[in-house]
Amino acid sequence: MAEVLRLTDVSVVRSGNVILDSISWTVASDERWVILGPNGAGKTTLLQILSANMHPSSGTAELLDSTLGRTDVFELRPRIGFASTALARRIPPQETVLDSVLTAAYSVTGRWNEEYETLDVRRAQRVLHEWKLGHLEERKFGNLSDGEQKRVQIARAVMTDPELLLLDEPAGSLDLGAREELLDLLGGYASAPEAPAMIMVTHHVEEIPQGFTHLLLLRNGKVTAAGPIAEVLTAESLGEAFGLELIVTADDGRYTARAAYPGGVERTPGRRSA
Ligand SMILES: Nc1ncnc2c1ncn2[C@@H]1O[C@H](COP(=O)(O)OP(=O)(O)OP(=O)(O)O)[C@@H](O)[C@H]1O
Repeated sequence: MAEVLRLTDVSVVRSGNVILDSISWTVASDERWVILGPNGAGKTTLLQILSANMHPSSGTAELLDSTLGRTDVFELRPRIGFASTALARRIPPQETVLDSVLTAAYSVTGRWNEEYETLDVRRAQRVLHEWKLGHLEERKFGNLSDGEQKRVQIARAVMTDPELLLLDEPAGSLDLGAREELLDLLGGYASAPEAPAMIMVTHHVEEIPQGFTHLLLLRNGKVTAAGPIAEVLTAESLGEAFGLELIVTADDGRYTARAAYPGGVERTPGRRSA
């Protein structure tokens, strides 16, 4: 399978803090990765590199067929779908659901004077239908529930048929029903052979959809484990990443984790200086 990304010794240093520390990692086009790690582990920073919004301080980041620092990021970014709450905040609340997705064709948020082809409109409608939003296309984005807004973010990210899809906490803040509905849709999408390579950041193993294949664990900017989920998602490796003794259970491709000794939480050590 083709490689969609290769990081070699990637580090990010900001204000003397090592935020990402010598990360080496490859992702193939048929892999669906989950990135898990505690608050401050460096997940958002890593997504900034993967979405070509940040360059490493050192090391090499190859995305699709380009190397960051030696390529025009404005050509690269449209090939990478990115769904995040931060991006969704830029969608005007008065925008219709259809336009919220359609405007991804021009990499803008907020419809202005752009001319969209019928082909684009049909594609946006098809994508909305796939993400169970077809009945809401005329509704205003700002009036949607959290679960619906999360699905619009993803629909927008897949509108341009990306080669790499990044999802930043897609199930964060959702209630149980909305979470399960989203995980079901994400799992179905991830299982389709024509789906792009996917990388999803989450804080919770309960939010890993079926159909995801690989897991990368981060702690203090370092990869503590990476590989197929069945091998990496153990109480030992998850416990090492979160600094806790854990009990992990797996059932039919879904996972749960809880502290082995509630209250006996080892605090994450302080960040190192560069
Ligand atoms: N520009 C910056 N200058 C200094 N420190 C920074 C900068 N950006 C991020 N950090 C620090 O780097 C660490 C990693 O941040 P990052 O947001 O990538 O972590 P995260 O894993 O996404 O955290 P969370 O799960 O809380 O969202 C944090 O301690 C953060 O305070």
